[in-house]
Amino acid sequence: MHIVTVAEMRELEAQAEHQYGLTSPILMRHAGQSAADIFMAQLLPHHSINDLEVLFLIGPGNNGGDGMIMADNLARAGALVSLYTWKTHELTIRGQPIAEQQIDKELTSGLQSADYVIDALLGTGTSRPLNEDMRALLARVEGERKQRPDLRVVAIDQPTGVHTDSGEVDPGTLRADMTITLACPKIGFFFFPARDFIGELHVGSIALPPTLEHNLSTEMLNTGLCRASLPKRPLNSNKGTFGKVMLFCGSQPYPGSAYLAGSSAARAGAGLITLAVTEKMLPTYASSFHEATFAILPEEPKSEISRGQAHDRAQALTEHLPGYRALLMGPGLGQSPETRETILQVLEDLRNQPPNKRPRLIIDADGLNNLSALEHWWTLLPEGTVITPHPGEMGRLCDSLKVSGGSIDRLQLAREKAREWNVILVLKGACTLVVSPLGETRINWKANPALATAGTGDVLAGMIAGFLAQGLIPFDAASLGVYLHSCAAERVSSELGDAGLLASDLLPQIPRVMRDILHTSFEEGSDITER
Ligand SMILES: NC(=O)C1=CN([C@@H]2O[C@H](COP(=O)(O)OP(=O)(O)OC[C@H]3O[C@@H](n4cnc5c(N)ncnc54)[C@H](OP(=O)(O)O)[C@@H]3O)[C@@H](O)[C@H]2O)[C@@H](O)CC1
Ligand SMILES: [K+]
Repeated sequence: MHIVTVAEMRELEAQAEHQYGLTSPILMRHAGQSAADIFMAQLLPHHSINDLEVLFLIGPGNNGGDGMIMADNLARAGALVSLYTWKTHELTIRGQPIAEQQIDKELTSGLQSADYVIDALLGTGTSRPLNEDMRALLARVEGERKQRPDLRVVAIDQPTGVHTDSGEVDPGTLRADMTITLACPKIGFFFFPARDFIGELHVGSIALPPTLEHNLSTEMLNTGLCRASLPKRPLNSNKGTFGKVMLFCGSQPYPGSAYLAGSSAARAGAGLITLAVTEKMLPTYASSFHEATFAILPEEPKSEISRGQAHDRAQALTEHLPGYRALLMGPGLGQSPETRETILQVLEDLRNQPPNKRPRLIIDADGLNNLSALEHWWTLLPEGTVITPHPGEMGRLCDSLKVSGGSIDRLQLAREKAREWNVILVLKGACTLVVSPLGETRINWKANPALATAGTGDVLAGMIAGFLAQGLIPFDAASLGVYLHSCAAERVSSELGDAGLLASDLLPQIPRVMRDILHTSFEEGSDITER
């Protein structure tokens, strides 16, 4: 499912008319019908469309037009529909026009009895800040909702006041419980503050022929996309079928990282996991991770950094690599000069191997922190490397730039840097971005505060390594990792809530979300999300 800017949406509509004769009224008819269908399918269990009181706020453009068609559909299905037309200040209740002098009073009582308010005031044609009159109308709805939290607000195409290209919001914007966006999600929805105003996101169809979307390069991570790239599990398989992962992760102060990343690679379906560890650390891992195998590295020297010893460690690691399809470097490694030197040696060895012989590389956490201390570090990476910085790590990789966890400037930065660095860049944040060097972009909708806890990044890096080992191309492995990681978190937080998740709670959920994705039915046109 593509994500669009306003200009891209307009171009799609223009081409729909030009190439297929799908005029605006035709598209709008589909839009209103589809919004009504989604609305009815998503009614709360204790609601029935019969006698449901629905108040539509109708704006002056096509967004209002969508609302009118949706209203007509709901009325025919049995809902009790009222329409308030903002520009002309007209009100009809169940088809009956209300006399001018009664309108204010009737609007108040309509609001007080409404089960739902439908925001069809403004859509992608919003061209300026909301005027006071419209803000006042939205504030009346908000005032009613404060008194009556069960009043639900559904936005058509977008909540009025959201700037769909920038993710900014007007101060008068009314937070939606659900947004039924039309044709494609709009780019600003995935960035803050707008992300907080969307509620559950559903995507309605306006019957655009899919061929019109071939120029678009920004996609929403969803079940359909990820199902298509989930590795197949043929009956006639053995552990070699699903690839081996080597992890150069963990150190004495941070042993958990290697355990979490290795376990998640296994949970993502990789055939064999090997941890590259020193003899001293071996008992720690061997007692907690029974399924892993180990590559033993020479101890890190206590005192001065020695190139020779770093070389020995790197060599011990790379000698084990033939036959491995993925190498994860970084989580928990620490930032000693010796570790940095070892990483550089390993990178050099990888670059010297032919691309089809070397494992796919993913670098996370301290792997990135070590690199960020070096000039032009990206020239050291083999082709096709995946990097997974959080905003702090991204900032260090960009010469101490302040990188946002949520606002839209991170999108442009990620695209610029994925191209400049020639990497598959996973820029973590509330809505994580996955960007290829060519600028193809996938964005995760599923923000989840439960994931804001130590170790969840190690689990993500391990999952991506696990998918690389199963032969996925790096862009797909990174996308699948990001999406399934958030699905796993959703499963945990559906039980625990928003706080208290342990990174290790994610591990047993990973196979379950893969099973769900394969076996639950999914309609491309209507991706349902929880928040
Ligand atoms: N076109 C299609 O094929 C399809 C379109 N679809 C639907 O149409 C929507 C886009 O429609 P749209 O372009 O008519 O824009 P929309 O947001 O409804 O309103 C524009 C009007 O609002 C006015 N206005 C602007 N800002 C304002 C403000 N701050 N405060 C007050 N007024 C303001 C502006 O006035 P003006 O700037 O001209 O003075 C103009 O009159 C899209 O979101 C989707 O829902 C779908 O059905 C699919 C097919
Ligand atoms: K709207």
